[in-house]
Amino acid sequence: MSVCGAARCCWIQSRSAVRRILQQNRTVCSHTNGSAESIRKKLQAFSGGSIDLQKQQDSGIAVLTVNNPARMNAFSGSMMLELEQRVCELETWTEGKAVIVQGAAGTFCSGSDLNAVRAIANPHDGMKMCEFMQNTLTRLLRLPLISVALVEGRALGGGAELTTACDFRLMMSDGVIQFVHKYMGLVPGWGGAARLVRIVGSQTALKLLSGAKKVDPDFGKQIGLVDEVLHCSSSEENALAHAEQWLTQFIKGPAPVIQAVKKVVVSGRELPLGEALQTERSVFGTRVNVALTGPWELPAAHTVMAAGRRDKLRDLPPVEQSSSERSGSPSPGDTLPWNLPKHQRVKRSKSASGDVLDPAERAVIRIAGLLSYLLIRSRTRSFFSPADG
Ligand SMILES: CC[C@H](C(=O)O)C(=O)SCCNC(=O)CCNC(=O)[C@H](O)C(C)(C)COP(=O)(O)OP(=O)(O)OC[C@H]1O[C@@H](n2cnc3c(N)ncnc32)[C@H](O)[C@@H]1OP(=O)(O)O
Repeated sequence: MSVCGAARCCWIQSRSAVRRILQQNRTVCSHTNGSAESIRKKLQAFSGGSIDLQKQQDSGIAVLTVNNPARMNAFSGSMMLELEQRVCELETWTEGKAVIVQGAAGTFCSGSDLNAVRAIANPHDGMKMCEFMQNTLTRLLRLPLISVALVEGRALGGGAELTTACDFRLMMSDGVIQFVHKYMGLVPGWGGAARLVRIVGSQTALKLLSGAKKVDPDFGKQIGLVDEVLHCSSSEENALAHAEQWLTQFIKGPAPVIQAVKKVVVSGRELPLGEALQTERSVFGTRVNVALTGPWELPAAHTVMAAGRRDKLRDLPPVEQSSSERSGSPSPGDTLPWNLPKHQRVKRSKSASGDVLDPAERAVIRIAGLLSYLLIRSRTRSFFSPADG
């Protein structure tokens, strides 16, 4: 097979893989093939630190913390495996609405643990480690949750790539995102380049990668890499509280609705239009029965209006139902359209072409005729009557 034929073949395979993953309700939480198992064993050998997950059932917000402060929250091998397990847990969190990714001890993440990188010095294992992290970060980005990277302190190398695997980036005033890979003669390997291009565009991405430019809050807002700058004291609780506060504007309502919204956005972002529309229809189909029966999460104004309308209806004297309303058929002679049952309304609209006038229309014409007769008669009399005086 020619090179381009092979490339085309693997492009088709990767597209169908994307389609399969997006259309699956659940993602397989652990790879089963041999090569994935072998890289797992290698990663497990580099232990240290942890990936902590707290799920708040009441708010639907989870907090995922990269926790290795002795190494500026660098990812050891075991932390890469833990990240995969945490993402897997979040993929099946039915009450979930959002996830905030943060670093411990006032800094975000300084990428791969350089000791591990040096130890995995051969290209094959390096590529397998990258493939493992690419898969995990792709699943993080595809979670049916609104994801936010809370960048406090430094997000360097793989840490910068981790921020691009979230829907939004909130930065504290001391935050810095920097793709430092170039200094090590490397390029991003965890999918950060591909995602960065989609966030800021190819030209800005090229500048950030080739120049290893430091992205501070103002520059980040300017290029669209930072969605919000949080001005608060840098205590961890405070930063987290601000991030949760920022999220509330997007996560009001039942978790299934928020998850459905994220699903259709992910398919719109990743699938060809035809398939994205098909995903949208099928997700809509899962929601339509709820939409008809509620409960709805109406914004306050609507709720007040709806409540007000309910109160007004409740305060009205009970409406005497006519026999026709009780029986559902109009009373004799009652031809006002809003009182007619649907089948009669439809029939009536066929006669609206003027072939047949129904009693209501005949009554209106009679009254109009009488009025115009009376008007003409009064004008005629005054015209022929002798002038006053
Ligand atoms: C695809 C991902 C990509 C890859 O795998 O190819 C990578 O992510 S490669 C890693 C890219 N990251 C870096 O190059 C950052 C390296 N670290 C630093 O530049 C500095 O440590 C910094 C700026 C994060 C903090 O500097 P500061 O002076 O404030 O503190 P120290 O440098 O003294 O660091 C404290 C302590 O942490 C250890 N450390 C920091 N970063 C790493 C790391 N990435 N891997 C392992 N260890 C790290 C540092 O060695 C110090 O430990 P100590 O025992 O006190 O020497």
